[in-house]
Amino acid sequence: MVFYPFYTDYKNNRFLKDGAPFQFVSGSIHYSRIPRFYWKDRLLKMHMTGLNAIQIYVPWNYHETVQGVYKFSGDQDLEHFLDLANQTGLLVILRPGPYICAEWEMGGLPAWLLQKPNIILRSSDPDYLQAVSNWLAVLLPKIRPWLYINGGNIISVQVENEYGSYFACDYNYMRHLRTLFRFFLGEDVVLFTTDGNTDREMICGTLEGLYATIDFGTDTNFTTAFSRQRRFEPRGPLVNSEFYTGWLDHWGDKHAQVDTQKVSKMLGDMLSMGANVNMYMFEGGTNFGYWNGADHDSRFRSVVTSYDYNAPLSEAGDPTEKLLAIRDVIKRFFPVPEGPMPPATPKFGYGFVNLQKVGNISSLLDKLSPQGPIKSQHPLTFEEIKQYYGFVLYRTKLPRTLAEATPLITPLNGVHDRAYVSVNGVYQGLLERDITLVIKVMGQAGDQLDILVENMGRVNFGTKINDHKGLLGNLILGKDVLTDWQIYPLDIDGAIANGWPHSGFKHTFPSAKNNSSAGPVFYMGTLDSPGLAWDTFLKLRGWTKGQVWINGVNLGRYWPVRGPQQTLYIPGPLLSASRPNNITVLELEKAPSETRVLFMDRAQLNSTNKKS
Ligand SMILES: CCCC/N=C1\SC[C@@H]2[C@H](O)[C@H](O)[C@@H](O)CN12
Repeated sequence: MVFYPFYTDYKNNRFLKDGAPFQFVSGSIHYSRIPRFYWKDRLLKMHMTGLNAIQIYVPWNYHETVQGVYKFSGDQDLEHFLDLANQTGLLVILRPGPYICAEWEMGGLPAWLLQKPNIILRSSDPDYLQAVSNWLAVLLPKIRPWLYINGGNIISVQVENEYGSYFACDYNYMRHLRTLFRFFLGEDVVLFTTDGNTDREMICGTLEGLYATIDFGTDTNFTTAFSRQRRFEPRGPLVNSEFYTGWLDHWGDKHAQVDTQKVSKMLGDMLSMGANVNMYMFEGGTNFGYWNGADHDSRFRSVVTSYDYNAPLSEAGDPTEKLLAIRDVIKRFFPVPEGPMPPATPKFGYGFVNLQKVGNISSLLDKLSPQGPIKSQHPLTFEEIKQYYGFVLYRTKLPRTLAEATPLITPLNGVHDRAYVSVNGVYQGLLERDITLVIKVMGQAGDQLDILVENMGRVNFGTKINDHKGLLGNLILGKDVLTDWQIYPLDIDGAIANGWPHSGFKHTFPSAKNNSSAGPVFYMGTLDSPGLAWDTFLKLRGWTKGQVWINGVNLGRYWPVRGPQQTLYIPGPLLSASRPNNITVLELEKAPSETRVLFMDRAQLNSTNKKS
């Protein structure tokens, strides 16, 4: 009898690995949400929990942020991550998409796809399929040597992601993907799909030749769910590809928590019936930079910076009670490695650091937009000017004197996502997608109208993933359509990575009349460590909303007035134990009178109280 290294034994409803029955107990971990230096730490804790596999996504936009420019080194070094997993005795369930959802920016799809007007994402749209084929022709050959059947540790590969939940239900698209995956990975690797627990999802998301699996959490009757899987796979192993151990947070939500007892009880029940289970998430990590996604059901809701997910390993990689309970369950079915669970990494509260004003964006354009503005009669989107993330400044002149407060309107809800409005550097207020479509401004004819637009993360699920950013249409001021725009792409991250504002720049804060603490203003400071570089958590009590960089690394967004997240996680190795640590804050709305921040030794992720 020929033993394939890893395959689906339909006769006995199980997987076989090296000829022996195999049941996976796996956990999701996202390497794109954990700095490289902590990958081994997290993987070792997952191994010590008794997991025999991990499940990972490959975010296309993380590796091809700019079309045709591929990144597979440093924090993008996928093969190094696979190797560390292999060294740690962990098999891998790979989910390369090309769409991945994951509360990740545009579900992992690169924003440059939107430069094709009216492209139909996740379909057999020729422009989309061409881009997908080009990407997979780069990625999948890198994956092939890592397949278990070729001596590596990847036991199975998912095609697309919950495709059945998408409106298109385009079988030709899924057939195209199946052809590409088979062409590059061979005929013997186990390919599968994952869909939600409804008939429509399983009908539109599954395809012959791809093993159909299902996902559900503790609020679902697992017998019912697995019987639905059986209707699509009458033979073969039972698989829950995403057993939700927790859930995600949007800004303004109450912090999501899933009961440990429910998780461990249902895990035990599923394992005892021989099902294969992957826990989503096991280690969530952080949406550093601008990588968070968003949802758009009744309205646009951006996902917070922390992807703690109330998971068994915390955002900072600390083992939780939930992990210990899960390990106790796993012990009933599998051998769990002997020895202690690796401890939480040390945390330190460095205390308060005072910050000083650097300047508002309109006074710093020489640094932040050195190539100068793009001139256009009407506003252009982020994608049209080929800037995909972060912030763009839109500038024009008031066409007439506004002796009284006059409405500034986005008639088609065209601000994506937040616009901070100033006249001659004086902050007037903000327009917010789906929430605030008009504000009032005043000024003289010819005054400078500055509108800073923030991309809060592209929608990652549902019909609105074609999520263009910027000013998507004209703005109307009183009875005038505003025209003659100067549009400044802002490379804030590039300027900060090159040392601004800490090294060598003279800070010229504009005249006193602009010395308001309202509106988009940069602040800077330095943290002097007492000789250690330990994990810490940054709390911006009294600040409103903005972005933080430390030693040139973009830590993500803060928004304490919305919550529930109140602190930003700072991995210790980003800090220097001996040199000053450069802090840069972009406060978008209003800073406190005392402009200081606090480095704490613990996270605060569950407080929507503005005073917290
Ligand atoms: C009711 C909406 C279901 C959308 N699916 C979700 S929300 C959290 C998780 C992650 O996004 C994951 O990437 C999805 O596959 C499944 N899922």
